[in-house]
Amino acid sequence: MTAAKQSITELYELIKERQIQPSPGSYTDYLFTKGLDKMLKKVGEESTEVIVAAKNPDDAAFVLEVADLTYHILVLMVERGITLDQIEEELASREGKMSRLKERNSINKY
Ligand SMILES: N=c1c2ncn([C@@H]3O[C@H](COP(=O)(O)OP(=O)(O)OP(=O)(O)O)[C@@H](O)[C@H]3O)c2ncn1[C@@H]1O[C@H](COP(=O)(O)O)[C@@H](O)[C@H]1O
Repeated sequence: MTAAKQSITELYELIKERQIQPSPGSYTDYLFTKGLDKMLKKVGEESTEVIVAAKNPDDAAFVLEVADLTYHILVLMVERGITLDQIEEELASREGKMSRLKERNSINKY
């Protein structure tokens, strides 16, 4: 049996929905109500938890913390009005740049 998956795009869209249409009892709704400072605090806490979990051989605990951080980053992105497309475009713009930089560095080394 294959494990159920939720794509990052699906989660982002659901978070956007929560921002437009608050849902009682929703943690996402709670974060939007609390606002930017609360979200930043959560991103800080979750980042620390990722760092701690990365030092531990328990893969499941590490995956859990990365998922928590991913969720909180997505909430922050929605709050700031940043789309997944913008991140993908930024990453794509690095592809050529990074390989040119690596090429230049390896030429300079010799
Ligand atoms: N992926 C997540 C997700 N990851 C983490 N969390 C919540 O993040 C919180 C982090 O836990 P902590 O112990 O650090 O925080 P806490 O003590 O509960 O809360 P604070 O007082 O610190 O704010 C937990 O309450 C988790 O439930 C999430 N809450 C919701 N989602 C997804 O978001 C979508 C919308 O969910 P609702 O907001 O519940 O509608 C759904 O797909 C959910 O699965």
